[in-house]
Amino acid sequence: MKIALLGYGRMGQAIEQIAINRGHDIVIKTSQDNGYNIKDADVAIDFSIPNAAFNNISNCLNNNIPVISGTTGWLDKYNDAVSLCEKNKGAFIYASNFSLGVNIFFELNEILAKMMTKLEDYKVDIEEIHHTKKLDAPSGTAITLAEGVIKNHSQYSNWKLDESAENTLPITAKRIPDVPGTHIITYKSDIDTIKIEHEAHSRQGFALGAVIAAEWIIGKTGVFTMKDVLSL
Ligand SMILES: NC(=O)C1=CN([C@@H]2O[C@H](COP(=O)(O)OP(=O)(O)OC[C@H]3O[C@@H](n4cnc5c(N)ncnc54)[C@H](O)[C@@H]3O)[C@@H](O)[C@H]2O)C=CC1
Ligand SMILES: O=C(O)C1=N[C@H](C(=O)O)C[C@H](O)C1
Repeated sequence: MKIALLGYGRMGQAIEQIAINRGHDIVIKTSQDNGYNIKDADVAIDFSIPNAAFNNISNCLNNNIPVISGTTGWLDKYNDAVSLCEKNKGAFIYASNFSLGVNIFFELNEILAKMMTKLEDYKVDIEEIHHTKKLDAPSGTAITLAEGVIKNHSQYSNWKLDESAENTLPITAKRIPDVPGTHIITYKSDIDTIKIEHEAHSRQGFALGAVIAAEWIIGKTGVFTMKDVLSL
């Protein structure tokens, strides 16, 4: 499979290693939005920056190249990407987190929220910890987790960063050098605390998941999620 890496930073480089080990060719690796022909690739993987992701994805969809995006912080334009994909009969996957472990954690989070919804004495909060080079806060993963709680728990209807109020699920974002990504969901009452936590030990899980998604999307048409890829 001929892969274009749109964004050749920490994640682009981790994906390159895994893709080569799985027998793929990297035909484009770029940290710019021009100077290459996307049609040289069978599939594109975008791990760039919030301001660039939508243009990169649009360029792929306008040239009929299936595209995987892991870039976070651009989701105000997600519905436009979905519409463009549908209009062009293209193929597109966005995931806030491509690791298998986190996608299992997403499911666990929803089950726990369902179990806790009637237990009014427990208050929920989400904490995410990432390296100091991260551009966005809260993390895309923390937003997906918050949406998973809100969908399943009657006490919460929205989330806010660093703010706790009635019906609002608070998210705290910490930045500590070299942390690849940790997410903790806490249910706390006067009596006890229940916590679930996912801690990434490296970027390998994110990168492997992105390559698996790229392998999976070839030949398909539509807008998909990692739940489709992993059959969860
Ligand atoms: N969904 C997931 O599983 C994961 C998502 N991420 C997200 O992926 C993104 C990238 O993360 P990192 O690789 O750690 O960041 P990074 O800062 O190391 O790499 C981003 C690269 O994109 C480049 N870039 C800037 N403008 C560009 C453009 N127009 N086209 C292509 N590339 C451009 C930058 O120069 C940089 O080299 C972030 O949004 C991060 O939150 C990170 C890890 C896992
Ligand atoms: O920027 C990162 O590094 C990460 N970003 C993603 C996010 O915002 O959730 C996924 C992962 O936690 C690492």
